[in-house]
Amino acid sequence: MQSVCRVAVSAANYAFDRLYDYDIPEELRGKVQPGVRVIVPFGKGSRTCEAIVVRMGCDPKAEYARKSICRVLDAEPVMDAHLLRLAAHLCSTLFCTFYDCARAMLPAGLWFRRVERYTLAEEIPEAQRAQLAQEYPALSVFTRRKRTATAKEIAKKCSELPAEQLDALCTRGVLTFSSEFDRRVSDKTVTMYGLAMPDDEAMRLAERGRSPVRMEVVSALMHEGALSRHDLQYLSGASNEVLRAMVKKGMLCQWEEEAFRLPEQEELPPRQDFVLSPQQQAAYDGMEPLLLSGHPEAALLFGVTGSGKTQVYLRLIERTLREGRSAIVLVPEIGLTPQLIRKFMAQFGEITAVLHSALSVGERYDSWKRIRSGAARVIVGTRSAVFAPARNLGLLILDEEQDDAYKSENNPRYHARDVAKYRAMQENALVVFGSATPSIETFYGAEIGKYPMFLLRERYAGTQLPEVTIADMRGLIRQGYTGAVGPVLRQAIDTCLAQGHQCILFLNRRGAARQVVCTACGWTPQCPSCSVSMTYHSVNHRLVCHYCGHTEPLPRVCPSCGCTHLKTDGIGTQRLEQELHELFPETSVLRMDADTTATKGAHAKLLAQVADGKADILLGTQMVTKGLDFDNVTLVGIIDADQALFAQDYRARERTFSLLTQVVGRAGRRGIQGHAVIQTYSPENPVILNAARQDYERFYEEEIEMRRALQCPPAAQIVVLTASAERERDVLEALVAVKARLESLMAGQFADFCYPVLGPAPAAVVRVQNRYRYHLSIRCPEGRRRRELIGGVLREFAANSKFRPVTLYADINPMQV
Ligand SMILES: Nc1ncnc2c1ncn2[C@@H]1O[C@H](COP(=O)(O)OP(=O)(O)OP(=O)(O)O)[C@@H](O)[C@H]1O
Ligand SMILES: [Zn+2]
Repeated sequence: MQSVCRVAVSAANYAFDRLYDYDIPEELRGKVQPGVRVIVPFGKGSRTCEAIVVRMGCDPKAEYARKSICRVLDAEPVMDAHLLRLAAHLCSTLFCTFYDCARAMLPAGLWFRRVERYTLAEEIPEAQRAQLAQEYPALSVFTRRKRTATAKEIAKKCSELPAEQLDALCTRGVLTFSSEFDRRVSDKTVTMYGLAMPDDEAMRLAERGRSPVRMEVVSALMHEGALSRHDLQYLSGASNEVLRAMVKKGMLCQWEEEAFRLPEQEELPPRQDFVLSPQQQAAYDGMEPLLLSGHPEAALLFGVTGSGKTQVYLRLIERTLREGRSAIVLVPEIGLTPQLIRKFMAQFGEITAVLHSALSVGERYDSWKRIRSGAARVIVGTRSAVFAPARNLGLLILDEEQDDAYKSENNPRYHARDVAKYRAMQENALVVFGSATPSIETFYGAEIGKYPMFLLRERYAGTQLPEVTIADMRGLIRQGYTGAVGPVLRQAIDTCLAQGHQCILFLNRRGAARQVVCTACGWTPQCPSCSVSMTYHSVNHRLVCHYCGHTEPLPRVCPSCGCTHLKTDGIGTQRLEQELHELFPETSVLRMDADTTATKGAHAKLLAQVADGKADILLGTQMVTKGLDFDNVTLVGIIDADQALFAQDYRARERTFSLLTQVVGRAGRRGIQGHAVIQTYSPENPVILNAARQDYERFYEEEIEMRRALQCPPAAQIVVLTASAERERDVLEALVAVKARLESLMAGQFADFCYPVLGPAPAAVVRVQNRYRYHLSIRCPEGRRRRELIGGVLREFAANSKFRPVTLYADINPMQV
């Protein structure tokens, strides 16, 4: 039996991340195998930390004295050989640690957390503690009643962990130290608040204290009865301290509530037998041999909106199951596609597992275990479900494969599309990219013959694509139109409603109004910690920063000039809702945005109301653009198509085209001819024109030219190195040093891999949460040399104490440059 193994250690930072060899003590020999997690001593002080066994055996060249594994955490592996290899591949291509990948791949419920506790010795009386606290300020954390504190609490109170003091106190016997591993149980409950006294009494108390924030808290709770901490803070702007003080004063009571109930056992629609249309059948027939080939395969299913891509997926999955293999279906956002999920659940029943972030940690952990055991073989989920431990994986499907949600913006910064391709390659599976508007990268791949493309050119059952009208909004203000709904759209809504049909209106913003401007001096409110202006929300009359969540009340007068005419500029969903009520007083309007769907299940409820015909107009943000499939919706209105078009990055056109095509595609999906109105201030813009024609191929031709000219993906790959720190100067100095280092390496050792380094340039929003962000960018191809060069420079950086205040990371082809 093997007596040594190689592990990846959780405590290793990027500079020291590699496999380390450990001895396996006699009594643990049967239990240690690749993929199980263990506890090992690590680093100078040999503090214990978690690690994962990557392989058995050792590196014969290793020159350090091996330490021994302390404990084994798992009875069976949490990662199989495929997933271990995937993690190793990701950490080398994405420039992160092995553990960063492992954390992304495994469910949160699996993580153990080490809790270090210090306890005041029994025999130390209070007087002595107080006296010692003068010499050892760390002791002030303890009191007569509080005799135990975690290292985290102490670090928080003392602004950093006073390790020397604590060690000395332990040596003197004043404190005792203990360390144990707890199974993490976060996320399961939310803190709820209610008034602990009669309404009027609470209000009187708050008024007496002359505290506007407390009055806001009381009035919010008077309206709502009880609120979660998140909602209460959103409505009142109260900080944690305020709430705590109010609880202490007896004004509020606080309790914990289950954050999410078990997934609702709603009744599923009965399983439907369906026959594929000839074009669906042709697409299926093309892909079936790929599925059965036993080799890695990839295919693009390019089908117009409403062409019935879902039915093709269902058939492919059935076939996969018959082969005894499993399938993973990825969707951009579960919340947005409840209809799609129901179809899968109805078709495959209890062998379906759903994985997404709105499930509680426990629920996700349970799903994960069902998948690992092989009980669940159809996995539907969002981005991270691409890591599901599916048994004998045969098929991976990415629906709406162009969606930005498939790219992770946090470490590890992976793209689900690349991970899916890698898994397909390792496990001899088929990966299908489905979309009505494929990403330029994927379509390019099909064009150059990397993978076959299957077309669904027509909607199911011969339904026509909607007719699209472009409504030119220029000059309307001069004619006296001030609202968001122009005359063309208004006329179309009138007609649609008169015929008893429903319509969907799309507005790419949330909040009642976008921006506040002082009409006298031009002042706009800025977030105190980010370099962006704040947005006004009319439900709570507050300004909100959409980057960090900071909120404050809308001032009555302009803080800069004192004038009282603050204009709330622009249109948001709430303002539009009001306008619709005024224009169409008899009509029922439903609004769907981040605010009306904040509570669990709200989204599905709103959609059910539309399906039941209880709403005539559904108005909303992004959320109404995807996946919706309603019989009676014949009109789609796009309030402001230009919104995303002029963003400063190379994907803005693609995003706009895809968004417009998707929204337009919600109209007229059942026999009745649909209609769409696109309101725009740039009616001649080619992106808008192509979207109106729903001509993806023409859009693609123009866009790929542009990408070639700009040297952007897929014509070139972009590596972006982003640095951030509290002081702007630190960031710039660090990047200048990194740039110089890259350039000198490319002049010497990497002369074969020499590309221009651009920057430092400010990020789109320079300051977020008080940190400045700048980046360097390099257009260079993927490969071993790139991994060596970038990885090496990042490693040097992480090891250099001079740059400690600066964080630096690499992102490959980020969604926004
Ligand atoms: N073979 C079939 N038999 C019966 N109904 C079908 C069939 N194919 C498609 N449909 C119906 O046609 C409608 C559109 O199909 P689906 O939602 O799968 O389209 P889609 O290609 O995913 O569209 P989008 O990209 O717009 O979401 C659905 O209501 C679906 O039930
Ligand atoms: Zn902010």
